[in-house]
Parts: sequence; structure tokens; C-alpha cells
Amino acid sequence: MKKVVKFGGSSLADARQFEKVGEIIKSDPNRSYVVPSAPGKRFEGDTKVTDMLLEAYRIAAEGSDPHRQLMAIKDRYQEIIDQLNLSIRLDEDFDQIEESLKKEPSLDFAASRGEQLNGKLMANYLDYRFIEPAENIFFDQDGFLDMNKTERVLGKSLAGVEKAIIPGFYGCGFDGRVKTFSRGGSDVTGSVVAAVAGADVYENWTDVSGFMVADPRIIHNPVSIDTLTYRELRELSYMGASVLHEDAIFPVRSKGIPINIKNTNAPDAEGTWIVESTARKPQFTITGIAGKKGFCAVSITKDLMNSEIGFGRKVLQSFEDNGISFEHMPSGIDTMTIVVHEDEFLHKEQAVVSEIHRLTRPDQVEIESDLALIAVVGRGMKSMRGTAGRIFSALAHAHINVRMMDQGSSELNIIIGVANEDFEGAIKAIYDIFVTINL
Ligand SMILES: Nc1ncnc2c1ncn2[C@@H]1O[C@H](COP(=O)(O)OP(=O)(O)O)[C@@H](O)[C@H]1O
Ligand SMILES: N[C@@H](CC(=O)OP(=O)(O)O)C(=O)O
Repeated sequence: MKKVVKFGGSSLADARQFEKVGEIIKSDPNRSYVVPSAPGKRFEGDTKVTDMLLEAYRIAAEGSDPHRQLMAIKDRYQEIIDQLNLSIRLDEDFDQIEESLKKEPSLDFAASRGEQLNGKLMANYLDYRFIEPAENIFFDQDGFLDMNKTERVLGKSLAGVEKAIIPGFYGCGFDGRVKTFSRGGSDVTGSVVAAVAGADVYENWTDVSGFMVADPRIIHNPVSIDTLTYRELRELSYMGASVLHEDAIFPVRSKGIPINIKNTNAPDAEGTWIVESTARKPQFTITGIAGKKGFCAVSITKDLMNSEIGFGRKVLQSFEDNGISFEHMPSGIDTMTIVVHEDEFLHKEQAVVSEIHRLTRPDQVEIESDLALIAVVGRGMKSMRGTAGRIFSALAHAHINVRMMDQGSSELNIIIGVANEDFEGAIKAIYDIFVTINL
């Protein structure tokens, strides 16, 4: 039995958290490969080390001296070193980081140091082998994970090594320089290591007892989900359930390795199992709710558009030509709506609209901004009638106007668009109608 264990920043924020992590690792000899994040927030309002590093980069990039900022980061590590009586010294590391930031500031290099240094501390604390991600995890020409090369090189490095630390969040870009995943990407590293090592389970340790039906920052004390499928997880994490990075699923899924989300502060709780498929019935009609703010809906109206061959393609081409990906595309007989991310779209909106006019000669193009999308996800939904109706009635009761709705043909999810300001209220209303009243 081999386990790969990833600890998030909240699990490694200070010396006390390091001790908890050490106890968890030592309590199970199968926990062979450990993927740490950078130290996270120690208390409400604290700053993650990754954010401190990004600030140091910003200072250096504008030509100012990042020394003071870097020393504040060093102090955070030094406190852990002192309290745990570790033998490691980080003076040389910080001299090199400072030199590199002053000479040629690189955002990815700066951001990645949080994980690298934490990995060195952990290796020292646990007496594990340190494996450098920049020499073992690779990105391709398009900036995506190069799993073939990673499998070959990391596979060789792990062969015969029983206990190792592999820092999360970064690897080697196609140009040979340090490159990070997007924020929260240590979850992806953990998944990569689990896949390459052929682990039996990928344990992802965080600060909550599993994946919850809804974001605990919106719903007070939500119910935890005992079992989720990979597909449900993908829908929920893509739509903002930040407990796991949206791409973390892919490496383990290809090998059928289950993910177990666990709580460093309550290690005995079973947490959530994420599996390929399960005979376990979900506790409620829905498995989970997640969502994000900041979308725009572009609605194109034209009489008889349904009989105009190629109309949809031309509309989508207007977005593609401007480098904008779309999220959803609900349509009626004479209207079609394209939902896009506001931050991608806003600075190009007029170019897109004029191209739509040029290519399709519509009657009208309307843009609605400040939309939030909410995904209601569940493998149990397809066998239940009236799920969409219940959502509508719950939202109507809460006086929330539904701006858009899109039901995936897989019947695994229903996407609802509401005004940004109704986001939290809508999640509460949906949670109550499916979960609270059934407790
Ligand atoms: N559905 C959800 N279930 C559990 N946690 C969620 C959910 N949606 C959002 N979260 C948030 O995700 C956080 C854990 O993710 P993150 O902060 O990235 O942790 P870590 O530092 O361990 O990587 C939780 O503290 C919680 O606030
Ligand atoms: N430290 C990085 C990567 C990461 O995955 O962190 P965490 O495990 O704390 O979400 C970040 O803040 O984005």
C-alpha cells in the first residue's frame, strides 16, 4: 500500500501545524511521498507566503529593492525552524532569491520559492529525501503539464526511494525556467506524484473535514459529502469549490486512483472520497453546489436564426477570433446567448460585437454584466423528477430573479445565472431546499 499525501498551506502555516503534519505522516508508514504547499494563513487576515513572494516580485519588477519584503518571509520560516529546533539554515537560499529577483525578476520563480523552502524544511524535519520539482515535473510548449516526460523523469527519481518530499505548485517550463501551475496548483502536483508513483490513494490534507455540499464561507457548517465521483468533482471544482484545484483530477483519474480529502486539524474524520464510480447513493438529490461571480451574457437576437445554417458557428467565431473562450451557450428559437468571463471579455467587447454584426447581421446584440453562475451538481439528479422546478421555486421564494439556466444533457448539473449581488442568497436558498429541510 502506497499513499501520496499533499498538505495545503493552511496545514503548514506554522510550527504547531508542522507538528500535526509530522504526527499524521508518522502514524501511517504507507504515507511515503509528501507534497507540501507554502505556509498559508495562520489566522484570519494573515498573508500567505505565496502572496508575500508575489509582492516581493512586484517590488523588484518596478525596480525597487525587495530586501525588506524577503526578510519578512524569511522570518516566517525562521520561526518554524526555531520552534522545531531544525538544523537547516536558509541564508544562502534568501541571498540567491534576492539576487535573482534583482537581476531578472520572474513571477513564477518568485511564487515557487514558498513551496521549495517549505519542502526543504519538511525534508529536514522528517529526514526524507528532497526531490526538486524543477528537475522532475515538466510543462510542454503550450504551457500544459507534459505527463509523458514527467512520468519518465520523476518515475526514475522516485524508483527505489521509499520516503520523499516533492514540493508542490511548480516544475520546469518548456524554456527550462521555473514555471508554476495556476494558484492552488500544489493539488495538481500531488495528483501527478500519485499517478507517477502508482499510489493506492492520494490523500489531500486541508483545513476542513472533506468536501462540503456548499462553500463553508457561505453556508454555516454545511454537511460534508462522503463520496463524490470524479465527474462531480470536476464540475464543482471548475465552478469554484476551491478545496481542490480544478485540474487536480486528471493525473489520478487516468490511473483510477481515489482521492481522499482529509482535515489536518481532525485527522480521524473520514473526510471525502473521490472515486471513478460508486454504488453509494448520494445522501441528497444533489451532491454539491458551487459558483463564481463575474460573468457576462451576450445575447444575439435575429428572426429565423434557427433556419440560418452556420449562424451559431459565425457567432462563436467572433469570440474565437478575439481569443475569448465561452462558458455556456443557452439558446432559444430566435436568440442565442454566450456566457463569458467578464475579465476576459470587457476590454474586447466592442471588437466582438462589431464582428458579430459583420458576420451575422443580427437584429440586436445585448450585453448583461455582473452575472454569477451557480452549478447544482449531482449524479442522483437524473433519476429525480422536478429538480429544476425545485430550484426555481426556492429562488422565487427568496425573491431572486433567475437570469439564465442551462441544464447539461448528462443531467449531472444545472447551471443557473443570477445577479452577482444575489449569489450568496441563491446558494443558501438552494442548499436549504435540498439539504436543510431533509436533515
Ligand atoms: N465545497 C467546499 N467544501 C469544502 N471547502 C470549500 C468548499 N468550497 C470552498 N471551500 C474552501 O476551501 C478551503 C480549503 O482550500 P484551500 O484554502 O486551498 O486549502 P489548502 O490551504 O489546504 O490548500 C476551505 O477552507 C474552504 O473555505
Ligand atoms: N501556494 C500556492 C499553491 C497552493 O496550492 O497552495 P494551497 O495548497 O495553500 O492552496 C498558492 O497559494 O496558490
